[in-house]
Amino acid sequence: MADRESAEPATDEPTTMSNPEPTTTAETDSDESTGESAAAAAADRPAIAATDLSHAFGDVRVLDGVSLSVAPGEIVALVGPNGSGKSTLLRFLARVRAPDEGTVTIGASDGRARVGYLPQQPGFRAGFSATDTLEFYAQFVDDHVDVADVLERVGLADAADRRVDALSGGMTRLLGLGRALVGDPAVVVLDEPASGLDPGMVERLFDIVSDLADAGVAVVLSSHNLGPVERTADRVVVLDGGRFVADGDPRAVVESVGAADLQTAFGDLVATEEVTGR
Ligand SMILES: Nc1ncnc2c1ncn2[C@@H]1O[C@H](COP(=O)(O)OP(=O)(O)OP(=O)(O)O)[C@@H](O)[C@H]1O
Repeated sequence: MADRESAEPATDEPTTMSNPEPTTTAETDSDESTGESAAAAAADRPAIAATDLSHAFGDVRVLDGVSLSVAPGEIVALVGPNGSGKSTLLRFLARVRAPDEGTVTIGASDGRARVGYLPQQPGFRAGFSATDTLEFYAQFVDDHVDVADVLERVGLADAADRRVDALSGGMTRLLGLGRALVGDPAVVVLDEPASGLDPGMVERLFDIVSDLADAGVAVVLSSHNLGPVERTADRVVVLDGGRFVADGDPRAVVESVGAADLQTAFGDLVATEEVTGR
């Protein structure tokens, strides 16, 4: 790579960030406890917990006191109509932006307090290759990063030397996913990771998500691909009107409204049929 300094990304949205706050839950739970009970408390601790988040953009109230706790190895899919606040909530979880009210605590039991974030529109500095780009981000984590392995995991091994401005829209998203995985984060927050991917890559994307969860990573993603969501997610959270209108195992959510599948249940659960104009 010619100049790492100038390879700074066009986007202002970071992908991984250390937890700037102490994991207060752990400190409280382990107070005067034995090593065994401290370990048990750590095992029960969520990888990420958002409590009573509320937010408004001017007069538009987007979130109204929502709370979400995600365990290590759990896949939570956030679904909702366009404009319902999914991206806003995910930005708060990734802590690239703070809500008006509420808290987000990140605290993996093994101390890997890092969040990987794929924004809805990942941006990269033109002129650099996919490998150069991930090597740039790899500088910011302590551990060695095998960039070739990351590219392989996200299906971009053959595009390793291609300039980022020559990648297709779907490939750019996959590179954004790769960027989110740099540094082995404990939590990954993925905003519409399947958007723009062909059907084969959608399946691959959800396989990657399953593999991450199997490795103990907590995954929170938004998606309009309700088929793969229903097959892959441990929990589906439906956001509408600033609140969660459903939260549970995909089958339970579907059965709660007597629907045949998540796609049909979605139509029954959300009040809005057009882009939210709140
Ligand atoms: N920076 C901002 N300034 C003002 N309004 C905003 C801003 N970001 C989002 N909004 C508004 O907040 C609401 C929620 O937007 P958000 O992008 O979170 O929705 P979403 O559920 O992710 O939508 P989509 O499915 O279309 O991506 C929308 O009404 C949007 O116009």
